Formats: sequence, C-alpha cells, structure tokens
Amino acid sequence: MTTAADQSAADKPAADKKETRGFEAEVSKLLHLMIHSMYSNPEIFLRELVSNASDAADKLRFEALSRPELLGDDSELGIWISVDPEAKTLTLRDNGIGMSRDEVVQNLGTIARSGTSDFIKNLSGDEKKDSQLIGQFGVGFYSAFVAADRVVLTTRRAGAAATEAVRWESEGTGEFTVENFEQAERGTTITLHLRESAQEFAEAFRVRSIINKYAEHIALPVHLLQKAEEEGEADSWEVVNQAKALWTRPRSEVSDEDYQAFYKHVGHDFENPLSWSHNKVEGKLEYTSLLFVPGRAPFDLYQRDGARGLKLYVQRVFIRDDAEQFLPLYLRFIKGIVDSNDLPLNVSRELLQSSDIIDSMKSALTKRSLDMLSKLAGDPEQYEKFYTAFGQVLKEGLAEDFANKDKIAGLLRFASSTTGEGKAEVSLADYIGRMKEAQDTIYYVTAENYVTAANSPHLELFRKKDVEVLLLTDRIDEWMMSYLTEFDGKKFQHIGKGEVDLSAIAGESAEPEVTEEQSKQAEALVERLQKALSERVKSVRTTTRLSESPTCLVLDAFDPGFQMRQLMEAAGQKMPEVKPILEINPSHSLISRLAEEGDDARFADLAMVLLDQAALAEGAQLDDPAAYVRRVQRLLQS
Ligand SMILES: Nc1ncnc2c1ncn2[C@@H]1O[C@H](COP(=O)(O)OP(=O)(O)OP(=O)(O)O)[C@@H](O)[C@H]1O
Repeated sequence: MTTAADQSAADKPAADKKETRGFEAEVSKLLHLMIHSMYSNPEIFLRELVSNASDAADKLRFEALSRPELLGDDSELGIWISVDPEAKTLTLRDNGIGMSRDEVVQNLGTIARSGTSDFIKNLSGDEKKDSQLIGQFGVGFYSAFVAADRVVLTTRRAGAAATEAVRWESEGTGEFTVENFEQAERGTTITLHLRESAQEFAEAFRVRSIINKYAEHIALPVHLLQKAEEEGEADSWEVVNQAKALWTRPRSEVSDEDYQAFYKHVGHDFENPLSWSHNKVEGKLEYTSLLFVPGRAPFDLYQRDGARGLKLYVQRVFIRDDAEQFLPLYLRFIKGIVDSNDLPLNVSRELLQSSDIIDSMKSALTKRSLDMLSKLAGDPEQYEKFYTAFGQVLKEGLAEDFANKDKIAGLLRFASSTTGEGKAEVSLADYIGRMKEAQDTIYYVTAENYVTAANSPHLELFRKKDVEVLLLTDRIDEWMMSYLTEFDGKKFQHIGKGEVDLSAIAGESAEPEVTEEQSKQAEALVERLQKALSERVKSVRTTTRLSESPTCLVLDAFDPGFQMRQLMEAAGQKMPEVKPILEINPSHSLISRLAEEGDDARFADLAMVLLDQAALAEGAQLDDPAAYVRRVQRLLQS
C-alpha cells in the first residue's frame, strides 16, 4: 500500500487510473480521535464543509482577478445543500476553485498544514486527553466522517477540462480511492452517506436549522433544496442567509452568535472567542477590521512557522490567509480579518512588506488590539483565561514594541507576596495603588516557580515592613524586565539585586534592621568570610534585606540572574561567570557563632555551608552537592 505522503514521481500511476491509497498515518489517527471526540456534537461537520466551500469561492475570486476566464459563465458563486432521506445522504456542492487530482491526493490524504502533523504524531495516546486537544486545530474536511461512513467527493478545478475532474471516495477507515471523472461544472460536490446514528442529517428541517446557525456569517449565498409540496411541482432552491460579508454589516445588525460563528470560521476554532472588536475606519485610509481574542492557545503558538496573521481582503475580495504584516509578532494570537479599500487588488508580497499604508494600518490595528485587551481586563475571569493562554506572548511585546510599552506593561499580571496565591492577578496599577506612602519603587523578584519566589529570603524584610513584592516566575520574566525600567513614573527593582533601602518606607524613626554598631562589629567577620569564600563570591557584606535567615545571595544591579542565564544558554550563548555577593545577617545566632569560631577549618566549613544554603534557599542547584553534604556531616560530627 502506498501512502499518500510517500508517493514519488517514479511510481506515479497513469493519471486516469483508479487508485486505492492509504491515508497518511496521522490522518487515520485524527479520524479515529475525531469520531470519538465529536460524537456529542456531530453537526460541526456542516460548519466545516460550509467553511471550506466559502474558502474555495474566495480562492476562485482571487485567481479570477488575473484570469477572469476562470469564472466562465458560472460567475454566481454559491453553496447548494440537499438531503435525500431515502438514500440517507446529504450533498453539498460549491462552484468554487475545485481541486486537481494532485491536490485531492494532497489535501484529502495527508494533513497538509505544517506543524499539525507533528502535533498529532506526538499525541499522548490517552484518548480522553487527546480528544480535548483535537479542538485546538481545525478538524476540517475529515469531520465529515463523524456523520458519514462513506464520503464521495467529485471536483473539477477552475480552468480544467470536464474530463479532468476527479472522484474521491473513502469510508474513513484507512484508505481512499481516486479516479478521473467527467463533470460538467466547476467546483466540488461532497456526498455524505450517513451513519445510522446520524440519520437526522438527512432531514431537511434539521439541516435547515443547523445551516441557519452556521451560514449567516458566510458571504456566499447558501441554497437549500426545497422539496415540492405538491406533486407535479418542481423542487426549488431557497437562499437561507444574507450572503453579505459579515464585516461590511453595521455592528448593530450583527448578533453575538454571528460574530462567534464567524470567528470559528476564520480562527479554525471550536470554542467562542473571549472578545472581538469590529471597526470601520474612514478618512485618509479606509479599511474595516474585525479582530478576535481566542480563548486558548493554538498548538503552534511558539512554532516559528506557526499560523499567524489576519485574513486579508481588498475591497471584499479575499487576497490571502495569514497576512502577518498587520500585527506585530507578540500579537500573533489575534485572529480576524482586515479589508482594505486602499491596497490594490494585485497587492504583492513586496508591497505588503514595505508600504506606508501597511505601516499605518499595523500601528492602528496594534492599538486596537491592545485596547480590546484593556477592555477585556475589566472582566477578571475572562481576562484570566486570556492571560493564562497568551500572557507570555504578550510579554515579548515589551522588547518588540517600544511605542506601546506602557500599554503592554499595563496589561501584565503578576503573582504577589501579599495576595498569597500563585495566580498572576496583580496589575502594575494595582501595585502602585497599594504602595506605601514613601515608596517610589516597584519591587519584584524572579524565581523558577511560585513557591521558591514566595519563600525567598530576599523577601524577609519586605514582609516584615509589609511592602508588596511581585513574584515573577515565567522563564522569560528576567529578560522581559530588562526592557521594563519604569511604569507610571515608578522605577523597578529586583530585590535580589543591588542594595535595597527600605528605610524611607519604614519611617524616619524606625529602628534599622541592622544597626550601624552591629555592622561595625561584623566588619572583622566580613573580612574573614571574604577570605574564606573568595573563590566563590564577589564580596561579602552585612545585609539590607534579611530579618530571619542568616545569609542570602544577591547580585549586582546589572548582573544577569539565573533565569536570564538559562535563557541565553538555551539560545546557545555562553555567559561569563558572575559571582554573587553574600549578605550576612549579624542579628542571626548562626552568624554570631561564626564570628566566635576559633578553629579555621571549622570556620571554612561553616562559611561554605551558609553560602550553599543561601543558594538552595533561592532555588538554585549546587555545583557540588556532595561537598556540601560532606561539610554538613563534618559539622554534625564535631
Ligand atoms: N470545497 C472545497 N473546494 C476546494 N478545495 C477544498 C474544499 N474542501 C477542502 N478543500 C481543500 O482541502 C484542504 C484541506 O481541507 P481541510 O478542511 O481539511 O483543512 P483546511 O480547510 O485547510 O483547514 P481547517 O482544518 O481549519 O478546516 C483545504 O485547505 C483546501 O485546499
């Protein structure tokens, strides 16, 4: 059995021969999963097929811009749906672009979209889990098998001869056949032989109610066959939708359901979007945009070649999918369309890449998207969904989009030392609103996870003085913060870096945590420690931030921390070694004992142990854990 994927030129059969081929392995896997995951909602296949037919019409209109002859005398594009309860079939025809034999084999034998195939290959095998993932990418044509146990598709590509049409047939169980066929009209006809469990789709009234739901946003007329009521009368076709591009209609005339259905069509999603923004711009530039915020991340969000961008129309004519030029990369999760009146219909890739029109549209659409997100933030429950899915991507914006830095920063959410939960829910505005009277700095700490951050010894004094600290635990947070130095006139400080000074916040009269006298007394100890630890630390000093722990490690204000180091090393950049600074807390009994230690060997062991413990407390891994264990054992025994 040849699979569709590994066909080579050498074994290509004569074009008109009937061939039986095997689906690519991933298609079989997808089909199997789909049938299991969609049984409770089988009608979705109709949405998918109508969506494909609409895309086929879009593609034909686009090709006809340069080759008008493709339309011939069949220029009224549409979709025709009929049912036959006796034959137990449902048939859907379109007069769109159609497919050649090669295209049929490629599109309906493999999973063409890049990334999808790998995604399916890597599914866990746990049917329940995998079924939920299926909704993350469009199930498309193959969903027909949820309702049908045999699907026959005939198609003739625009511009091809009637004898070059193709017939494809499959029972969805691993194989399909393709053969040449003769078809008078251009376009694609799909006949579903319905499963016993899906007989409802052979009932005209049932199909009508579903189509009413799924067709209103489609810009193409959808016709349903009306059976003649009286004998002798002919059957007739009835158009069931407005057949007007949804974005051209005034907002007040578009229902939420229509927006949601349209999103599912353009966003290849099963679920409703969290929010949308529909705008018509008039003036120097004229365009309409309809942007959506999805509720969950697609599987290819972090893939370099992942699907992104908007669907581009020029004067209502579809031009291309995935036009990336209208939004910055950090807003790649936004789905939708943009329809321009200013761009030429034959807009080229080059023009899209550099043009004043595109630049100003991009900056306006970026603002629009950010405004839509600010608005969404007014609903914390919905915003949390958004932030969980896309918060990390949004953070990239601080590095990418200088002009909108403040807006982006305003959209970020963080866990905090005062909310007591790991949820990222505190905004910078919330933080500023709760700042102490004399506080002029936004404090934060980065760590590998919430527990490490929340228990970091760096927080001790902040806790004691009731000063809030943001806890940043995404792996890109430290990198991100290198781009965020100010918000609303307030500086940021990483509490594990540089010197910390809370004296102003505590009030003039408050006792300092470490008195000058204690510092002075500790001077000799500091010197002794510096000598003992010179290989491993940059310096030793008395603390400005501890109140309970004996020691902690801090970095100089501009030294890269642990996260940054990991990030850079993952990107293949070798980082120079940076030694930390050891801070000691002279009020701690262990430090007093250390100061009194007369035995140099014991002093060295104690010093090393306190240093390693400071590293452990902030979630770092020891370079030589065995040496640490040996030292502790020696100390325990002596
Ligand atoms: N009615 C049709 N007319 C012409 N081509 C079609 C038609 N239906 C499907 N195709 C082709 O088959 C391809 C695969 O369709 P399928 O529905 O599986 O995926 P898709 O439409 O690309 O994306 P999605 O999975 O989100 O639906 C389409 O990209 C298109 O090229």
